[in-house]
Amino acid sequence: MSADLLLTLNAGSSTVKIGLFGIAPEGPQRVARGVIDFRKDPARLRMQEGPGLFEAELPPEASQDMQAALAETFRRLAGHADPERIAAIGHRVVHGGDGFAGPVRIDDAALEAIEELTALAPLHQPQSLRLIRAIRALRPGLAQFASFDTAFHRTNPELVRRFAIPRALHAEGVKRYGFHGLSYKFVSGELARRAPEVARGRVVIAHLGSGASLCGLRNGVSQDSSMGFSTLDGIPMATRCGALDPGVLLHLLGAGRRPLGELEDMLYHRSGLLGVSGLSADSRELLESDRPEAWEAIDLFAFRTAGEIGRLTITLGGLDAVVFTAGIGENQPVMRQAICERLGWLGLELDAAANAQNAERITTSSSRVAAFVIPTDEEQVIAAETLAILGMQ
Ligand SMILES: Nc1ncnc2c1ncn2[C@@H]1O[C@H](COP(=O)(O)OP(=O)(O)O)[C@@H](O)[C@H]1O
Ligand SMILES: CC(=O)OP(=O)(O)O
Ligand SMILES: [Mg+2]
Repeated sequence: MSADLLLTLNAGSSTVKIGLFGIAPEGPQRVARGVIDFRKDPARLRMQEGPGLFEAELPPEASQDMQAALAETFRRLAGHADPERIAAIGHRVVHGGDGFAGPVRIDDAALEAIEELTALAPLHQPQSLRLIRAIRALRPGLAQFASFDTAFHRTNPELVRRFAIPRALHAEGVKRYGFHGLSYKFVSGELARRAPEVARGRVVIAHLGSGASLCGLRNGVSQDSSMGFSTLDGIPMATRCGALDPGVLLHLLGAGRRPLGELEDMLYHRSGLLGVSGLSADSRELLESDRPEAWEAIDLFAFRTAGEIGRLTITLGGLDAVVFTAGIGENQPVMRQAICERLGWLGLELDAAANAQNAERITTSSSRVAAFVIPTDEEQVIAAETLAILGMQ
């Protein structure tokens, strides 16, 4: 039987998104998508293949044991596609540091280098490492590849990458990296296909999901991003704080007020929309709420996002278009409106009806700055990068 399929694994902090692609001369063709959700106990597997859908509770040990979760996933997939047909696995790895400028085949040296970056992405990197090791154990012969979130931002100028701290730290790697690069690569590619003249200009892409960041691009090339050294930086997120005065950390750590672990948990898991609202990390629930705290969280998210668009406009020397993507960016007209209303002075004029319908273009024809809604697909980029290394595309 020929190996004509490719599996992609996109490890988030609490879910693993699965993509199954056919290998075709014109590029990867998606045949199924799924998610392993570790927020549920026991963890759940959901797969969608065309119109068909199956949802399964994973065995209790899968919540703690990635190998058990993947073994069950492969077993369930077998009903749809013989696992022997899988030619390779492509992973999203959030942090590639300065070492990884593009996708790589994962050998022992690459695995070690990915592991060394764990401290820089404590929420994401360990999950990717668990996946890679579980597959090595389950299917030792299967080729594995890594696509990095940071690689897309390697084009950022040195000035953008530097913090105003002693230069020896910069040399040690304490610098701004930027994340969500696979999403930005996909969305900027789509913009170039749909509106090529706009894509050649100064564009801000707002990736607003559970994790959220923005990227400023000139002619499709990343110039700056709201996330810097870690995935905590930039705008507030579902449960992460976004940029914070470092004096707050000194205050909380000082005099042994808060242990480091508690602080880390607060900044990664108990802040952002959840922290400000005290109600939920899910923007849908907040937008349905009549509690003032819910709207305070929404207003703060919109205010900080618009502020970041302002900062990126300075980096880019002007602004031609804003593109909204990911869960909130693609599906929430109210949030987009709250952000866009703050951008009127830049010449952005929202088309309310188009915005309400999540249309592709949501600004009026006379708007000086255009705004678009373009769904992202990180797995498609992982699949394409994997095929490119395999020399199959
Ligand atoms: N279909 C939808 N309609 C409205 N809001 C959505 C929808 N899908 C996701 N969201 C919102 O997007 C956020 C999660 O973004 P998503 O990109 O799905 O997250 P993740 O980073 O986990 O992939 C949540 O705040 C959620 O409320
Ligand atoms: C980089 C990052 O924050 O990723 P995610 O949105 O998957 O949490
Ligand atoms: Mg995400």
